[in-house]
Amino acid sequence: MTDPKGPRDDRWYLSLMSPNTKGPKFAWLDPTSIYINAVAFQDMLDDMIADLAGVEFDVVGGCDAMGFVLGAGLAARTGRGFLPVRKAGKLCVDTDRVSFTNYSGKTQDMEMRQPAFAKGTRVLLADQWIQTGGTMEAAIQLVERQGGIVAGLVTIAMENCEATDAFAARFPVITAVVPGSRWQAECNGQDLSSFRSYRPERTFPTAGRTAA
Ligand SMILES: O=P(O)(O)OC[C@H]1O[C@H](OP(=O)(O)OP(=O)(O)O)[C@H](O)[C@@H]1O
Repeated sequence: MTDPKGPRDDRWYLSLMSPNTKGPKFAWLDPTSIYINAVAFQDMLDDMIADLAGVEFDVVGGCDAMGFVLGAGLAARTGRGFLPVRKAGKLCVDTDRVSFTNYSGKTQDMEMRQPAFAKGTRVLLADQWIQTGGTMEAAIQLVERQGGIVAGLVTIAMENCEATDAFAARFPVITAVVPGSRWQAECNGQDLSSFRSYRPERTFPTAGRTAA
């Protein structure tokens, strides 16, 4: 049967993302335009859920802060609970803590409540994008230190580097960006050609599906 949304590999919503207008102290990517727009967000979740076929998981873990949006969306759509992996100092319950360094070069701590699950629980980890892998590595360690099994990683874009290649070798990795696509090459170069044609009206909540 033909999918009414068209081919799963068109990933049209990636073209909604806004360029960084604030300079190198900020992240290069901002996927929030996808979250704002109903059609984009639902289409992206549909693609990710289709690609998750065969991945068994009991709960979705999401990285503070924006990984909560994707992680909670996936949890709600797949009927699972959601486990927040938080930047340190926020949780008022017993926690475990891991230090990490992200793309900004800043070292900080990530925390997860303890205990969060029984040993052997399969945790699907979500974050909005993975650049150096520092943030996701901290989340993986927190899950594994409690005896959890990382069932897979889900993210909009994962840049290719040694650390992320190692993730792909260890876990199923589901990305909105199709590996090997021109979107992947553009993410690796931290510059999307669609930035040049960015139009905020396309991202507004009720704007319809438009081609890349
Ligand atoms: O692979 P890495 O180099 O670790 O970078 C990726 C992480 O950085 C961004 O979050 P950020 O820490 O900027 O916080 P936010 O989610 O609150 O925007 C992004 O959402 C990932 O969590």
